[in-house]
Amino acid sequence: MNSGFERTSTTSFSGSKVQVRMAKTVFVGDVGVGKTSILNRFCRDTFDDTYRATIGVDYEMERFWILNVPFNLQIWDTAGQERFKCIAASYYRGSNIIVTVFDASNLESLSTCQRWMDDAVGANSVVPIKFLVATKMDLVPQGHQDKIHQLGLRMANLMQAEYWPISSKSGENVELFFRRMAALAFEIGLANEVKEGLTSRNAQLQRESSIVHPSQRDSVNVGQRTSLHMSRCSSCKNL
Ligand SMILES: Nc1nc2c(ncn2[C@@H]2O[C@H](COP(=O)(O)OP(=O)(O)OP(=O)(O)O)[C@@H](O)[C@H]2O)c(=O)[nH]1
Repeated sequence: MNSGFERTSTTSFSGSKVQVRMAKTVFVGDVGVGKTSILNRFCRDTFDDTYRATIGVDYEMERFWILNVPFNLQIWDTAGQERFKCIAASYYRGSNIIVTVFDASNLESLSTCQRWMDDAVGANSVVPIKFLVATKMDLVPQGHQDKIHQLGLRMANLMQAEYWPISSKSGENVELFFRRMAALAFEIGLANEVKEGLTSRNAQLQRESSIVHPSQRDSVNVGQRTSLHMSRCSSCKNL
């Protein structure tokens, strides 16, 4: 079972080495919608008006501290250009979070979001956490922003995703959005870890309960109710 967390890197924490939990995030969406700019704003606090197409995929790693626990977001920025689709799609597997981005000043890019999301989700055996991001909000006139939110929310509902309007140029909501991603991934991953722990503990108890002392064999099968106490081997102490 997949807890949702990988633990590949270590960090020094209060003088001792601890393994750092990590979630994989993939950004998808049409060409030029602003995926790379979101990462540039968050990771480097920069913004560039010049468009440079992503070739295949780019990668960033960001460290968060949640309740004093280190947590890494591994972030994959994929190319929107059709010719890179195959390369980009090979990075969808094993995602904890999928972020589908559209350009709020070009609603054509909203119409393709469902397809981007479906493709990325389809590559995963466990459904990832889903976000729909409307970026370039600074280009949308004030009087038109409510309309964008309505359309964005409707699409997000269809996708069962969380909707976030942001601007990489002004920085609006960018930091909050990343904190939300990290917090949600951390919370869900931790809940899965607890569930996994309980499942393996139950399996262990079941295995232990199937160790039957010969003298107790007759007394163990009472219909469907197999008592842990009865079936425990008497030579196994402190279980
Ligand atoms: N005004 C404004 N322009 C933006 C914003 N975000 C991105 N842009 C511009 O939009 C263009 C495309 O941005 P990118 O971040 O490169 O788009 P992308 O989705 O990574 O593009 P691909 O790599 O081709 O998939 C660039 O010229 C950016 O400067 C924004 O929030 N506001």
